[in-house]
Amino acid sequence: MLEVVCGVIEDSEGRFLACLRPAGKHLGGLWEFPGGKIDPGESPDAALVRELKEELAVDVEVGRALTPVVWNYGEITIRLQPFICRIVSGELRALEHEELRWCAPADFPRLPWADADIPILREIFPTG
Ligand SMILES: Nc1nc2c([nH]c(=O)n2[C@H]2C[C@H](O)[C@@H](COP(=O)(O)OP(=O)(O)OP(=O)(O)O)O2)c(=O)[nH]1
Repeated sequence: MLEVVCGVIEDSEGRFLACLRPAGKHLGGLWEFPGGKIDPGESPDAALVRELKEELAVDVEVGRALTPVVWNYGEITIRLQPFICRIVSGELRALEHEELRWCAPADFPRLPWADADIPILREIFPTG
């Protein structure tokens, strides 16, 4: 089982950050919450802070944990641990994604998401 952490980042206008995985990577061309694999011995919070700095060039404060999702993609099974978080410093840059997009809740279902993220979307936007 691959342990993965991701950040649900909200801005001051109530929009959330969606990130497009680049073509060529696993699940390329699908949208995700930014994050990545937890290193051995690393806490989920520390992994999230590290990954968001590497991928987006920002420092975040990690907040509330959402419900973890276990998803079997056939070739791999992941356990995805989502956390609400907030940018505390830095200017957003797409260092590893094809595109970054701030979305209103209504825009989320229109994007093609990685399958493991669908339960997370349902949890944060229950009516969507
Ligand atoms: N980061 C992230 N990965 C996700 C999400 N949903 C989902 O199915 N995944 C999958 C895609 C990958 O198979 C795995 C995480 O891999 P990753 O490529 O983001 O991890 P990483 O940055 O540490 O990887 P790498 O490029 O260093 O190899 O989890 C999500 O919302 N965020």
